[in-house]
Amino acid sequence: MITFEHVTKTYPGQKRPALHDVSATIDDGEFVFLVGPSGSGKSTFLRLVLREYRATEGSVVVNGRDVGKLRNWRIPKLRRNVGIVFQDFRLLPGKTVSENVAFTLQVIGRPSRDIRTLVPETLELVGLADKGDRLPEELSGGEQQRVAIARAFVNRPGILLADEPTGNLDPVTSVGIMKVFDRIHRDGTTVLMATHDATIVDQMRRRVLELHSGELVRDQAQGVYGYQ
Ligand SMILES: Nc1ncnc2c1ncn2[C@@H]1O[C@H](COP(=O)(O)OP(=O)(O)OP(=O)(O)O)[C@@H](O)[C@H]1O
Repeated sequence: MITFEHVTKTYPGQKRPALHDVSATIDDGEFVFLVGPSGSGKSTFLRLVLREYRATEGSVVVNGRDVGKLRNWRIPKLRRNVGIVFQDFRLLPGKTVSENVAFTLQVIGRPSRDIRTLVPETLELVGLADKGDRLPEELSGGEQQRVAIARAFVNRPGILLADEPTGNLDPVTSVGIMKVFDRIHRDGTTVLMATHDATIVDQMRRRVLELHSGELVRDQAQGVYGYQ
């Protein structure tokens, strides 16, 4: 569960807050779109969940813990349970697809027998069972995004965040990527996705949180994109 209680975030040196008095609860297993114009605070919202930043006021509670109060040594444990996918994939260029996905598990010290089963299982889940030996540069944008999803999900986090995951992809490829997120969500994972992709939001009809200038202006079940 993710709970924002009266969260305000003002970046150092800025007068206007990036988020202002935002309160919302996202239950386990929900699929939520975060929409709003450029600069409205969507990425800031995601970064607060990951404790990349702390709220200036209010609290962000993730799985029962106030992440603003976490000691630094506990942050890796939080991030093990919160995967993230970005618009620009961010894969390691010199490593194969399998190595990119395995890397997440190696960093947290998972034994190699787990890695040997989890990596192919996860590549299969994202539709890349036969591409494990390729390098990222040998893949299409959509395939690279599937690798990034596999890397974020290989440790089976309870929460998967995505920051404009279809922003670099054409509409047909984007639909394929959304099917992967949908599959992961149907297996019980909470998905929170910031997006500018009106078509996808309107097609999927999930809960929509809309931000404008840092304020939460809409929280709609089975919502639509809803603004220009
Ligand atoms: N590290 C930072 N330092 C100072 N200001 C920042 C920082 N990061 C974001 N901001 C400001 O905070 C506000 C919200 O930015 P944020 O990136 O959260 O918006 P966004 O909705 O994700 O935008 P986009 O859709 O363009 O990605 C903007 O005014 C932005 O300029």
